[in-house]
Amino acid sequence: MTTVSSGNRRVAIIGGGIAGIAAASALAKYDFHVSLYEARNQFGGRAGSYHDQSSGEEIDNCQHVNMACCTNLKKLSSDLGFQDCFETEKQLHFVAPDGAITSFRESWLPAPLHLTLSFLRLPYLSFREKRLFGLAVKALSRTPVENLRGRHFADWLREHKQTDALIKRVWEVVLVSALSESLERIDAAYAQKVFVDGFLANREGWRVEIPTESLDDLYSKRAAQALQRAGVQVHQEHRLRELRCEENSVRSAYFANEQTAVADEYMLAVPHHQVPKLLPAEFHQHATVQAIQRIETAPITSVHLWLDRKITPLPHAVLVDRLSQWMFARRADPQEIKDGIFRYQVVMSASRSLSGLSQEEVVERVFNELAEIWSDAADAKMVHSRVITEKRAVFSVTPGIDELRPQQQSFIPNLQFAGDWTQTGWPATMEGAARSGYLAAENILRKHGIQDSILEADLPKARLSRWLFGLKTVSDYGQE
Ligand SMILES: Cc1cc2nc3c(=O)[nH]c(=O)nc-3n(C[C@H](O)[C@H](O)[C@H](O)COP(=O)(O)OP(=O)(O)OC[C@H]3O[C@@H](n4cnc5c(N)ncnc54)[C@H](O)[C@@H]3O)c2cc1C
Repeated sequence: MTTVSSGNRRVAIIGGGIAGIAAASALAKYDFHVSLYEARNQFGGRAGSYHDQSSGEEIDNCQHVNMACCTNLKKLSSDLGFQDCFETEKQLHFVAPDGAITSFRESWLPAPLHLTLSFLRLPYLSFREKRLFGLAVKALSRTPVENLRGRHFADWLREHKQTDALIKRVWEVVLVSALSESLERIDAAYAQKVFVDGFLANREGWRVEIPTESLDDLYSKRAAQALQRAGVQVHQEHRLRELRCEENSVRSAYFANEQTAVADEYMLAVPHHQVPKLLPAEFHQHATVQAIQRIETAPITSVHLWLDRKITPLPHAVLVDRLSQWMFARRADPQEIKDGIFRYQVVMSASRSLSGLSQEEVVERVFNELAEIWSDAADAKMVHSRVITEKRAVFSVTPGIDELRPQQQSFIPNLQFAGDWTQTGWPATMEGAARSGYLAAENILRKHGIQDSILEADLPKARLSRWLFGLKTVSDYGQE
């Protein structure tokens, strides 16, 4: 690691989500004077928890999971000291439309064939459909990304003769939860990314990692402690009102509590829809700001259920061709053992179809689906329920999205943008957020003559995957 000389190295990062935390953690290693300002009284942003008054419990706004291909999120967890707070699921349990459960796991075959045997065993697809799917995956991964960017993925699927059953039971199941968007609205380049990075490039990429502690414990409490230990000044309840600029340079950050921060470098790590109002009016017509305003969003709904019995021994289930997409059993904790209440969470991404329903109706529909699958659920008494819909959960990976996402280096020389919505090549994920923070931090290092790379490399691409699917060893973002 290179040490920078003193002077000109005060950095003010605004927004304490994963992007801001990643940037702060990276820069603190280089002796920058880093201050992190967060509007709320907790860090973590969208990866956060709520206090549920009825149960008196902290519950995550939504179960957050990541795949093992998320190398930068892993690096961040390790830097913050909680890399051990995740369980890796080496098999996924799929519930077919008729309720039959199939476990999906790796075989001894090398990538990209490691999941083929499990796929061939799926009972709810015909052999012809499995073949059609295999051909489509091959075509998708071999198509140069430039030929996919800007295309509607639903059109691509129809061109590649995918049946309604395949679309509903495979493509939707994987992509709607990975990209949090409906197939009709997905840019084909992002569908390719999910399949290549998650399922084809490396045999570990697809493994799902689930936190064993609440999001608040990880990305707020533990993150704040680790950053403070590293010398970062952390400030909660500091809502930025505006950045004040002179001569095309940010001079100060002015907060709603009337405090002002002065730094040499500034980073806006807030959600994209907050950005325009925090910039001086003179920049509102700038092409980048106009583009940011055209980025669309998608909702995610999670239904939290407190039941009087265990409904399944499975820790999670992927529900195929139903309203409910994923079911997670909350990890056993002392509280659960004491009160005999079992906690489940059902997640529905791109949940626009629920907008006309009351919370009671959403709970009823979800609960009925669980009861159709598990007889113990049908007999269970619901002690409590809570529905949380994040209306702007993620930015939508609509066709053409890459033209709207800005680089981390903004049009103001001493201002970086960070956040999952900036140019990272990744969809709206914690991994994308961590990458954006690291890329923004790298830009600041470069200005100080430090060429170190902060971004973690992708998982290596298996030899057979490169040969069969023409995968490059170097990604579009230049990493091995
Ligand atoms: C319901 C839901 C489920 C999800 N599930 C997953 C999942 O399973 N896996 C996955 O990888 N990703 C998931 N995501 C996406 C993931 O949470 C986000 O991509 C990631 O957390 C974004 O981090 P960020 O730092 O870019 O932005 P944010 O988390 O939005 O952080 C921005 C921060 O800026 C703060 N802020 C805003 N305005 C100001 C201001 N004026 N002054 C100071 N601070 C301000 C906010 O309070 C916030 O803390 C999910 C998101 C949601 C909402």
